Amino acid sequence: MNTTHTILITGGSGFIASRLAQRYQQSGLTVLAPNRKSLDISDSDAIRQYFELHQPTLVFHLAGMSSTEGCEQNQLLAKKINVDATTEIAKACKAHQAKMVFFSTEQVFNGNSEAGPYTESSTPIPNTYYGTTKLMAETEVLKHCPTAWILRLTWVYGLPTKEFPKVNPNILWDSIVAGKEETLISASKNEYRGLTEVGELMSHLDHIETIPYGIYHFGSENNVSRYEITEYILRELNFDADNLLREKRAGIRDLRLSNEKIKGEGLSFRDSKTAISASIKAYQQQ
Ligand SMILES: NC(=O)C1=CN([C@@H]2O[C@H](COP(=O)(O)OP(=O)(O)OC[C@H]3O[C@@H](n4cnc5c(N)ncnc54)[C@H](OP(=O)(O)O)[C@@H]3O)[C@@H](O)[C@H]2O)C=CC1
Ligand SMILES: Cc1cn([C@H]2C[C@H](O)[C@@H](COP(=O)(O)OP(=O)(O)O[C@H]3O[C@@H](C)C(=O)[C@@H](O)[C@H]3O)O2)c(=O)[nH]c1=O
Repeated sequence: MNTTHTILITGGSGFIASRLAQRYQQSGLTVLAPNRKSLDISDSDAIRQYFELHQPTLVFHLAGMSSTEGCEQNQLLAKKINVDATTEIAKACKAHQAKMVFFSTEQVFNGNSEAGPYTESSTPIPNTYYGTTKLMAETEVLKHCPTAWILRLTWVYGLPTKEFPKVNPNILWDSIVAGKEETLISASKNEYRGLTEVGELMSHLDHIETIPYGIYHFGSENNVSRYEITEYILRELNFDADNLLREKRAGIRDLRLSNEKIKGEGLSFRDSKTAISASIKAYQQQ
């Protein structure tokens, strides 16, 4: 990472943003990571003033409404936060010659009927409002900011640490909790998507400036179902998978992303099982 940057990370208290801010602060970089109170991105004047005052040179735009259900229930707000605010940030980046990293999602493919893994050339067909807003935002970023990377993430997870004891719900942590508490966990044999460990995501973000601007599928590949992954996690932890795991009947949901394009730029993600085993080991050793 170029040490002369003034880095802005929006949504500073978020799961990924708070970890990224700490990572860069510890590396001695100049980092601004305003939470919603310090920079409410639904206020376009506030965005413009923030850029005027702080002159960021590299912006990781992570703030957003990230709950699929929340977006479905409050579509006006979802559009305001995920699309309109992203558009303002893209315009501000252009006005201040800042580079922008925008975080999109594999859910832009939630309505595609053909099987994954999808490439960056596949036409996305979102069928959730969350996915729709993210795809609209991608278009706005491409339109307004020529110096932008659009990264489609896939199911990012992390485990609690001393510094970050709270994690968003995720398949690994949810399985650990279910195993410890001996509660049943259900998972579909028809759901396929990559799982990306947050530390690996961040270490790849360090190299973002080495790759050309554009859209990238930025996450782990995974060719086994959510059921198989859950079973794998429970067995890795020596929990009783036969009794704890139930099959959830659900239609096919294939959100797998191909990461060939990013691999071509020298950044490769571990497959999901390998990363999960490493996370479990690190968690047990802390
Ligand atoms: N985690 C994942 O698996 C994936 C994440 N992404 C995207 O990556 C980004 C970060 O995800 P993640 O860290 O998991 O999500 P989080 O929900 O943890 O973080 C999003 C942050 O955005 C903040 N925010 C919401 N509205 C506003 C606002 N009006 N002004 C300022 N901040 C606001 C939230 O603040 P508050 O805490 O106050 O609510 C929250 O801290 C999101 O854009 C998400 O869509 C994409 C694909 C996968
Ligand atoms: C939308 C949807 C959800 N579900 C189920 C799966 C899961 O148990 C639950 C919630 O799934 P979701 O995919 O909506 O949400 P979630 O599992 O929390 O994951 C998402 O996190 C955010 C931040 C992202 O950006 C996404 O990329 C995605 O990884 O609903 C389906 O079975 N089919 C569907 O079409």
